[in-house]
Amino acid sequence: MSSPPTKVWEHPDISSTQIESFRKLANERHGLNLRDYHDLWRWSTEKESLNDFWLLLWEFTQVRASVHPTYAITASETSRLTPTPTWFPEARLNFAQNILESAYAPADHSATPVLTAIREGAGEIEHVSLSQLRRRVGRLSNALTRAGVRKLDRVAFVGANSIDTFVALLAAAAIGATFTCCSPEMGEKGILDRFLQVKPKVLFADDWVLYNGKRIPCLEKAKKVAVRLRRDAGLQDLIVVPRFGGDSLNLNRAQSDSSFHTLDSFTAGAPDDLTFAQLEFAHPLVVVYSSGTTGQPKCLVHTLGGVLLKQKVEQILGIDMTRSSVYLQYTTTNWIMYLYSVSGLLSGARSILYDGSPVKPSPLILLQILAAQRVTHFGTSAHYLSLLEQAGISKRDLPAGLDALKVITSTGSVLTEPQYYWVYKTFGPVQLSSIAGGTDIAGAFVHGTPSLPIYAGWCQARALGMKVQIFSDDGEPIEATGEPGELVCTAPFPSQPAFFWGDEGGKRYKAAYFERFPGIWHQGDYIRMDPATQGIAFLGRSDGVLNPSGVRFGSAEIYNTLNIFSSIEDSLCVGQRRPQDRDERVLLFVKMKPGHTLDHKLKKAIETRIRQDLSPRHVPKFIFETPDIPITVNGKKTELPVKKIVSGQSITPSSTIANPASLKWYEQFARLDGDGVGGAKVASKL
Ligand SMILES: CC(=O)CC(=O)SCCNC(=O)CCNC(=O)[C@H](O)C(C)(C)COP(=O)(O)OP(=O)(O)OC[C@H]1O[C@@H](n2cnc3c(N)ncnc32)[C@H](O)[C@@H]1OP(=O)(O)O
Repeated sequence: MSSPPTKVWEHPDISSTQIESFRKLANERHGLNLRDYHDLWRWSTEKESLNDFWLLLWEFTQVRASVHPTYAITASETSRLTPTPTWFPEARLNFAQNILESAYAPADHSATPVLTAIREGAGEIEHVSLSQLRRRVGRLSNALTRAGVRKLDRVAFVGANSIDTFVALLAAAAIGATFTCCSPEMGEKGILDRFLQVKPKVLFADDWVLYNGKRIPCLEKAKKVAVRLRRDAGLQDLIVVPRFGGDSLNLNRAQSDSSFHTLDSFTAGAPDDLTFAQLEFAHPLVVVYSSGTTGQPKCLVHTLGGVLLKQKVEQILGIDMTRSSVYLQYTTTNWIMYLYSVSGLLSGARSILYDGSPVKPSPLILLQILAAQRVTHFGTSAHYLSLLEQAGISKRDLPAGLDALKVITSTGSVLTEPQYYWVYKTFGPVQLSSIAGGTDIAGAFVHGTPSLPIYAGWCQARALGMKVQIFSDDGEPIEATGEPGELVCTAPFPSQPAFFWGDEGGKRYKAAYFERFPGIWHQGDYIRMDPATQGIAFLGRSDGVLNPSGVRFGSAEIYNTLNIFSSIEDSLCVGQRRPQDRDERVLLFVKMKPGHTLDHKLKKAIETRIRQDLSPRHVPKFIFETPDIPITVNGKKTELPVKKIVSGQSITPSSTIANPASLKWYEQFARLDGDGVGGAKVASKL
């Protein structure tokens, strides 16, 4: 990308946007002369003005609180990210109250829908008004209290992106319990690897899921998970949520156990009045999960204030969401984008919860929903946009009614330069913001803004309040040079995780982000900045984390699943994305014990095991037998050099690799085609 970036969009009237009002207010209030987004970004991230920025944001976005703060952070804490600084220590507030009693809420609480749930295929649509939502959250929060759930207890859910999951999150938040969830396609082991660590007091679970036109039963899995959690983690109740109405035969049978409820039996007789516990800013709102190349998934605890402010700044200032916006973020409950979907109401927008495949029964289905619901803000992924393009969708195929669309945000993986041209040719002038960040920060490091133009192939800007810099391998800031390097964050921000659940002494937290460059947040993304526009390009993960179709997970989960195969000595799982590939695919290499080979039967058994234990999305694209796995002199297997080699990059093996000769064998996989056939040696293995 050496030629100057091509401008593809700019806002027709920047003066009408909320970020402009905010910039003017900052100037007025603090006697400043911030002229544009870049000035505002600098002010929002410098240690002298961090406090002023976040405090003004609190006021501007009308945070609802019983005790409002007089400051955001003390001067002595503005220069460090670890241990996590204390933000807004005086404030007392509640996340659910900020959603259900938002200053931006529609005036008519009983008639205007604030939430809409749509099932795959658009067959079933349910609208909920604010009054209805309050009653449902009130009833469930009272039922939880009646069941003995208290502040800081964990409430877990294995469920789809539905109104019931949404209500459970808010009900837990209302009483100060901490919510955590997994999507129903996740396998029993994947769920247990997470929930056994956080020890929920109650577990909600959908009984069925509909995806790709298939109805898949989930009740048996939920019961097995509950039995194990009850035995080993103190689970009290299992509450089954019937997804297709009524009590199925299964539910009635299972109800003979008094700790087994349906949602109706659990809430029966509970009053629907609402009280909101007034909590500290740093109170744990949710636990989310991130897996790496070793160990169990990490349990990241996000605070109520951190999620609240991060979502507000992105939605209100980043993409100009207002009370008249309609927001659909395509997500499962496994991804951090689920928090975006929930948070749509914080800016007064109506949020649409879509549950199912976005491309079944037809690639146009989601676009038809956007048109019918007059969606203004659509959150999606580079992978989805690529599926539409591959399906040959063009402007003339679009359903009427898409003219309400103002913003498309894309995440998960890199939105390529040609994709920008395709989106503009197809959808016309929208703010197409490629955003990137993650589970780690409950939001984005790099975000959109109506204040700046969009250039094809470039994310618009570093997000307000996030002091993103680019470091060379030696830890020197190099963003001004245009050279690629590591994404780091050098100033504290409120949506840092408070801690990792069960991580006594914070060792895992520190190892996850603060060891590569001591004391500096290191994200594991390789990026570069265009010095002229300050746009950011993402070049891929700089660690071994996998990201097929924009769904990010760690190879450790695959390794843990393979433990049961006694004929396998070791394995290595890497992502492959060569310059010509639209998407990353996962390659699994297994080293067999002497006297064993990887045959078709074992391959199928591995695939089935991964599918059942983790999810269908975790199944590798290809599995190969390898003669050797590169390891470091400390005996740790090392993914990164293999990932680079199979992605077509040439590397100089580091001196820390004990068996560098093993790397040569992997070079043939850079020629692997779509059917798994590459060079002669690969073909002979199949
Ligand atoms: C700010 C940030 O930086 C935050 C982030 O990045 S958060 C991460 C964001 N990530 C994304 O948005 C991911 C984007 N990707 C997608 O949405 C999906 O890839 C896609 C829906 C567009 C297309 O999906 P796909 O990969 O082609 O296939 P998909 O439909 O998901 O299915 C894969 C398999 O999982 C199964 N599956 C998926 N969901 C399921 C469910 N709920 N129940 C049961 N099975 C399910 C499917 O049936 C399928 O199984 P088979 O292999 O047996 O057919």
